Amino acid sequence: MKMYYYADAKQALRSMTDQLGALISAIGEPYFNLAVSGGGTAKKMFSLWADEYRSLIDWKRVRFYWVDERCVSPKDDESNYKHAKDLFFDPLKISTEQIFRIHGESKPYEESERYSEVVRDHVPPVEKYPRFHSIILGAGDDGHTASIFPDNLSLLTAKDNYAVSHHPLSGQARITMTGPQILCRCPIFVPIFGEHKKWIIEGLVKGGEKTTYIPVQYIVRAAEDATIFTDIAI
Ligand SMILES: O=C1O[C@H](COP(=O)(O)O)[C@@H](O)[C@H](O)[C@H]1O
Repeated sequence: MKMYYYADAKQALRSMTDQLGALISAIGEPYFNLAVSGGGTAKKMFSLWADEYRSLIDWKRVRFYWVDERCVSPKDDESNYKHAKDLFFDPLKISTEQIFRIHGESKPYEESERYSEVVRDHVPPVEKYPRFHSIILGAGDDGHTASIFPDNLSLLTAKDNYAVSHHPLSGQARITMTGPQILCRCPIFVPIFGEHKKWIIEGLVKGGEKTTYIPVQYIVRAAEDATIFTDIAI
């Protein structure tokens, strides 16, 4: 695990995006398969990409997939896809052919199967799982990553690429990438911002017993190539 500290979230996201841009330029393949997350951190990231990275990255080569989605309509303010669309895809006129969204409006179990297949069809595998060129994760206030919450750690080792989960408080259904699919041997970027997430950064730095890991800690420690970008000094 690598961890880089910055004075604020914007500087951290710039550094992360510079690294992403370098990866996109470096691959000798026509498409760059990128899986993105949702939530407040992703909103900041998409705004920054639209404001500052419009012409700095060859976005035409990027295919966008999702790490997780809330089971709501794509027009709902809770939709992870909607944030990306409003803040980034629409302003940059990203072609719909590059966008592989999770259908939050469909029946959750059917959709997790359909989307697993979409990813298997488009993202070439390494061993058993499709290997994205990069995955951008987030870390929720409770230590969840993707939509793998601390009350459902079995998703960290579930066999399917994507599965259904539920938010522990609201019960909202989600579709989430599972642990083995996240750990598919690609570079993983994890932006984590705000003092309220200091306990997560502390946990990542200190380590501890595997049995007490929260989801984001489990993933970051198990990943071959995970980089944290943070504004949280410890
Ligand atoms: O629910 C979600 O939350 C996490 C973290 O979001 P943030 O608002 O704390 O930045 C996010 O990674 C995930 O994709 C999203 O569905």
